[in-house]
Amino acid sequence: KEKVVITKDQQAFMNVILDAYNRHQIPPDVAKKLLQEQYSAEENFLLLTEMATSQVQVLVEFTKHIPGFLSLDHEDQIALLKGSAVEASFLRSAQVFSSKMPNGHTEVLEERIRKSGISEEFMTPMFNFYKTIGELHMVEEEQALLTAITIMTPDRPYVKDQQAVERLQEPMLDVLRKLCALHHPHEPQYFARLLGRLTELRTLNHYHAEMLTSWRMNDHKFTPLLCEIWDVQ
Ligand SMILES: O=C(NC1CCCCC1)[C@H](C1CCCCC1)n1c(-c2ccc(-c3nnn[nH]3)cc2)nc2ccccc21
Repeated sequence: KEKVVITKDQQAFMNVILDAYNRHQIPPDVAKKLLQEQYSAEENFLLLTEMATSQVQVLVEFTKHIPGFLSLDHEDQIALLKGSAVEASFLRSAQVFSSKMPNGHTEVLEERIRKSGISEEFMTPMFNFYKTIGELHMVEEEQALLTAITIMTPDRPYVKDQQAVERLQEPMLDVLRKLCALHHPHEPQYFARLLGRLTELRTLNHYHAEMLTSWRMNDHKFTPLLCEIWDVQ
């Protein structure tokens, strides 16, 4: 059983990503707002678009700190952000959902989300994803790296130089694999389970456009930024 060693360079690389991830978190706590009271579908949809808009802005700031991202072709930078924004927001939602809350609060939050206005058919895949992310008990380094790896996915639509993106994603996968071995020594399959969540994320990505239009209300309004990123309106 070889000893897992994270090199000094990998430690420094990891700190850059973790520091950027921690500095770029959404200010208003959506969970706290949701636990306060039940809102109407219209109010919830507005809350979602506000949260998603600020999350995209935060995601751009975080991405700029991923080593090598700014040296990519500019159009590829946009393609990576556009291609990963929905997945990053579901990953963030999952982390919010599975964050430690006082007893019974997670159940109230789940109830509020179930009644928020999203149509029933998407509840199962969405909560399956949230619960399987929660069961992983990721440390914050793993959360930060998983988000960075999701952004740095070479096969997004319209990416021209996929090799350049692979070269940036590989060192992050190497560090993540070592971190998983270090933080979860008794779960040799943990790294594979973590990457399996990225596959699950892609299916949520696939549902997203349908989910948006299925909210039980008419006249879904979006911000200009979300029109760009979500390909709506
Ligand atoms: O605000 C939210 N998510 C933000 C969290 C931070 C990153 C950016 C997204 C929404 C709440 C909105 C108000 C009504 C309840 C859900 N949210 C979601 C979520 C996400 C997408 C759709 C959806 N619908 N159509 N397309 N995407 C629906 C719900 N899951 C969450 C789990 C924990 C906490 C909040 C959660």
